[in-house]
Amino acid sequence: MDKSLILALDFTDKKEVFQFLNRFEDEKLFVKVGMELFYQEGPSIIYDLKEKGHDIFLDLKLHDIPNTVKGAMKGLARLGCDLVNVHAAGGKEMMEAALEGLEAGTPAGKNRPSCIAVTQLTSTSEEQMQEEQLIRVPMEESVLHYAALTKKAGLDGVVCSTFEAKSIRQLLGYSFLSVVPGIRLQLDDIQDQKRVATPAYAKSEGASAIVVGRPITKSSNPLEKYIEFKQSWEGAHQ
Ligand SMILES: O=C(O)c1cc(=O)[nH]c(=O)n1[C@@H]1O[C@H](COP(=O)(O)O)[C@@H](O)[C@H]1O
Repeated sequence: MDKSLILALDFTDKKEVFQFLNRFEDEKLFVKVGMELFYQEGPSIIYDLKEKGHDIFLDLKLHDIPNTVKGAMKGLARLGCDLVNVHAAGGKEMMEAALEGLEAGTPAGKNRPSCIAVTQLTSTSEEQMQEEQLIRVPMEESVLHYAALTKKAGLDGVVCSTFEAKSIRQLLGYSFLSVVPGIRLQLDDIQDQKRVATPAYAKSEGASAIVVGRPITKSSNPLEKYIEFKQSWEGAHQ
């Protein structure tokens, strides 16, 4: 991936987003638009961010019957985002339909957005997964199972935690993306995240990219904090 620190713009509206981004001046970022922002602002937020030259991960985590996901992805492909996602728990047929939709919706001469699948949310602990989802295997086994299924469906990679990134790379190869949220510096509050690591550790475990939100967006000095995260990531080896 070109830029490997993805900044989660979990804001309520466009005004807040652009006030926040003003601090970064002309830097071209890789930003993530999630449900909170997209459900308020709709496609126009994607067009506006694109116009400023940012790369965009549209994180709507689709999970529905294959036909519905295919139709939704066809529309999302037309927006011009770079990366989209689904839940791997929707199954192989649903993930294949997502790709078909993306291919059908991508305008001629443009690249299809990359598509990744969420394996187990980084806000889920192994204990919660076992008790609430009745998945009676270790977290790593569940994540690897979903990652292998995602690759079989032809998608480009997964969302996982730092703790599974190395095994995914060993099992599924270097070109299969592992996008890793749940990223914090040593003293940061982990909030609702459960499987958390530093940027440097995520990189050393083989993550392709990291996703960071609140530690930067809620900081009193977002630009300084962004640079700290970037330095931690860039200073580590894979
Ligand atoms: O798909 C995601 O981006 C995602 C998957 C996951 O397992 N965990 C996770 O935290 N995310 C997203 O990554 C971002 C993390 O935000 P912070 O916890 O504020 O750094 C949020 O926007 C989440 O929606």
